[in-house]
Amino acid sequence: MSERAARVEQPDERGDPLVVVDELRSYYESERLLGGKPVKAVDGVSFEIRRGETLGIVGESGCGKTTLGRTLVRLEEATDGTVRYDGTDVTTLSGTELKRWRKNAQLVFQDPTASLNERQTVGAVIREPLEAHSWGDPHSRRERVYDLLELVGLAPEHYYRYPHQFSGGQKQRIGIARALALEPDFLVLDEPVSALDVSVQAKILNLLSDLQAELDLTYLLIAHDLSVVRHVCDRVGVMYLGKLMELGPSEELFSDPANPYTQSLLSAIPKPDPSAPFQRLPLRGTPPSPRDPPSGCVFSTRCPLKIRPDIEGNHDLSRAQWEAIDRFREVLRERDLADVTFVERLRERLGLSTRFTPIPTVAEELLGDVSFPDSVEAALSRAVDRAAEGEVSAARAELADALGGVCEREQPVRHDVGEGHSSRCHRHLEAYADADDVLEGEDGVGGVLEGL
Ligand SMILES: Nc1ncnc2c1ncn2[C@@H]1O[C@H](COP(=O)(O)OP(=O)(O)OP(=O)(O)O)[C@@H](O)[C@H]1O
Repeated sequence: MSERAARVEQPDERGDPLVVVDELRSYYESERLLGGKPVKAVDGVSFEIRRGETLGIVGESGCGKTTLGRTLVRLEEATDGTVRYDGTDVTTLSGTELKRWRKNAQLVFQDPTASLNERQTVGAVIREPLEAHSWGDPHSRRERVYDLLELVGLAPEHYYRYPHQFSGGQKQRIGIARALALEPDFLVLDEPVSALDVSVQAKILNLLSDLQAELDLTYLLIAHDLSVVRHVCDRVGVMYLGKLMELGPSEELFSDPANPYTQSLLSAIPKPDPSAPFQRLPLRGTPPSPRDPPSGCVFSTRCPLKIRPDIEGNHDLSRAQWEAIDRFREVLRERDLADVTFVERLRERLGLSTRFTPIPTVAEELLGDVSFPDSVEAALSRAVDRAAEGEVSAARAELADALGGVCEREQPVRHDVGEGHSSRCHRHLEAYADADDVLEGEDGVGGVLEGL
């Protein structure tokens, strides 16, 4: 949480990497009932955190922020990839080595009330990690707890009180004291202020900033409140569906976001910076399931700047027409994932009522008022027919073949878009620099494309 101005002027004084994350994956296995597909909570994420810096991680609910933080401190097991801490890959540590390493990396939880044992005194709560690691003798542990209470702005008499006697902000101070007990170098702060009143949030953020300077701490700060991240973090990573879409210096990322997802996320802030050079982009709908992420770019199903395929008829389509098609494809996607029983499929085939709106009705509502070039119309009606027969996956494949472009086919690689600033988007490729023809001039989107 150092001063940004100072950082920009003296880039060489930034610390060496303390945590280096390479192609990290963290999946949750599913029950067979749910199709057996794992939830890809973190899916190939790479970045580093320098000593003494605060790296922010933002993204919508469910994008994998908490899983990433928990995997970094080994509260979740990595499925693949490495997390190097001071040069050691900690994903493979076990036994005493793991226990010894755990002291270095701690987590501060979002909800201080839920994370504190109400039956223990504050002293016992903070002492717990010291006891678990056989730190010192009982006397020195007690002394250490008194020191920690003072460090986080609490008083010695709080030692024998119970968590319920404290306000939310004080409880978070207790949580921070506990996290600091074993003198870690690295803290994952998982939404540390989002459960607190706004007036208390600044105090806790100031405390964390002071502690960072005093104890030379390195932070990963997970937050959904973008203004917190902007003011507190040195660099920011933007996550979407388990992937890091953009990573860059805070101020640059907020004032000049390179990735359409970041732009959409910032556009969704009620009061965006009016002087921001980028255009507002709509952030429609909700993210798809991480159990079945889209092929190609994970943001492709919602991206307002999706590159359209260069095939006959497509160039005549307006943005509104593409949006109608996208909405219809989204319904097919959801229907494909829904738990449709055999009986429901049969009823659907026979034209009987089910708990789902029949696909032809959906198609009529979403596409009926829109006219399309012949080739597009033909692809759509083939897909409607197949979906109406219960072959939703085949209908989806049909439309992907006919109307999907590079964003649906290929995962974008990481592009450097500035110093220490990277973004994953096909739009950064020369080959797609002119791919804006279907969008240009509508809703100011052409202006955004120029900035990419
Ligand atoms: N223990 C678990 N078992 C199965 N799936 C899980 C588990 N924990 C999280 N998930 C799923 O993993 C995905 C990522 O969740 P995660 O909590 O990491 O996201 P998040 O960005 O922190 O969300 P939020 O801001 O809502 O906390 C979500 O789809 C979530 O439902």
